[in-house]
Amino acid sequence: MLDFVFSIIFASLIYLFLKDRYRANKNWQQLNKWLPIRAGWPIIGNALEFKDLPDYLAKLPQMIPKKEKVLVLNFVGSTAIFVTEKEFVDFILSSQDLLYKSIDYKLYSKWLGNGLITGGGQEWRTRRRIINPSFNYSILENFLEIFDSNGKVLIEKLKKNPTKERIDIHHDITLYTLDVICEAAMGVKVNAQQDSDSAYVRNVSFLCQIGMTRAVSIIKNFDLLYPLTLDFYRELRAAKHLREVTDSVIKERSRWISNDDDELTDDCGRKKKMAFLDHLLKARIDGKPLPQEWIREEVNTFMFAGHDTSASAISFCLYFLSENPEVQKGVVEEQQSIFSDDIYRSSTLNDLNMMKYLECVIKETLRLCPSVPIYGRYVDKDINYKGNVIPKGTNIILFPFGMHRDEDYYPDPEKFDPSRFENPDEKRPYISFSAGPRNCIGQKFAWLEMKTIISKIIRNFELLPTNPRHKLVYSAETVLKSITGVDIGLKIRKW
Ligand code: HEM
Repeated sequence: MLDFVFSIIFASLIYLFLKDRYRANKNWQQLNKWLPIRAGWPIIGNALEFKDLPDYLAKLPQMIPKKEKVLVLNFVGSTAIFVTEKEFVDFILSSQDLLYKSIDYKLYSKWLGNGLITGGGQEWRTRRRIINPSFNYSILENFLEIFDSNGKVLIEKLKKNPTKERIDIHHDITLYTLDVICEAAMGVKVNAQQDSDSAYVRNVSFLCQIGMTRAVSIIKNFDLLYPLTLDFYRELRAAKHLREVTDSVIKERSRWISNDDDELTDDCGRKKKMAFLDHLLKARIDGKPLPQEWIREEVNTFMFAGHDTSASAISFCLYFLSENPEVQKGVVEEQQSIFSDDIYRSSTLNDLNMMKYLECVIKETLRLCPSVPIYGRYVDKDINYKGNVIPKGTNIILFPFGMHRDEDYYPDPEKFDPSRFENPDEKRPYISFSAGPRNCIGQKFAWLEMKTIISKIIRNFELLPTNPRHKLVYSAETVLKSITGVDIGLKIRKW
């Protein structure tokens, strides 16, 4: 009897495998009719060509044909179209039919569930509609105080550090952005800058990396084999811990929320700032509160999407400023014109809006170093593009890191040149925050945070190149990093 059951299971697995292979092969043939395809090995396809992370950021732009700017690759049976052609990218990002994420996003599902980043389809639409109003400027303005107070902690810390000729600024900035997002998303201070070794901080940083660790490991990538590794249990434990923390914060904050109460007060009767969580707790669908699971998943999604991304952008921006004294001079002059009466005061929303040159500098940073260097969509039904079919089951990969380095779009692409963005009428492809219905919901928040902290740092310190000069070596973890760190020199600025 047992033999019979095993035979049935085995036969079913073979059937599913062959069915999947048949579909993958059919998709492959269909795309071969109109798109350039890169030949690979049987079964594993092009997977071996991408086994080294830093390598693949450099390799991909060389593989994608310069003229067509499109390439089809195959990873163990899953077909992926890499697109850097402007019109095609616009079509994909603006499509209302391409709302699902590519298959690699499932690697984050233990922590993020069906939150905005990982979810798709109709449920995603409902969630996005409910969450959108929480990112209005009138609400975001309340967070300026959070950017500023945590910024003060960072400045004090940097002033204490005696080794300022070379400091890997990325580490300190990541702790700063983590403090900011915890306070903004949950209304809770985790004091990561003072206690970077707390279980909460360690677990967040582990879960931010686990997706990419799995993506490049043959064993960890397969759901059936993953439980044989230690990381599987570490991931379960970390996700459970963060779930418990988020749930207990949700419980505590729910007690303060009443439907018609806009201002909250703390135990001492002081006004409390509304966190993103509070807006979710107050939201209603057909008069009913959101399910607790949704609220937890969205809070965790903000934690994931909202700190590593900003930390990467801020750190690379400080690096480029340290390497380009002329650009730094321009930023300092702008700061002086805004803060001349009181150079160390906190930024207001009006000040931040006036930082136009700094905006160009950050845009240029995100052109060369898009925090999310690669992201994807899953085609859940056949799509027609200019009379050709993109078949169901295909993944479409957008690659801002490569697209923004294409000299047809950006002449002399490796040059750091913020003046590229001085003329707003000049429209060049720019997808650092994605675009269309699934664009970054947190971009206004990120802009305010980035400007606040870079402004504060530049008013307190001169940023200097290191000796010998530091070389960035880009690595596409989920968020763009440099495996050599982001080293700069710091000297107290004299005004
Ligand atoms: C410099 C900082 C940031 C950059 C460059 C950035 C970039 C992006 C990109 C490229 C996407 C699309 C990813 C994809 O299609 O898979 C995205 C989505 C998203 N981002 Fe950001 N992001 C930043 C900061 C933030 C912040 C601060 C938050 C939250 C406070 C945030 C929350 C989100 C969410 C929730 C999504 C998913 C939106 C959806 O699909 O509906 N991001 N971001």
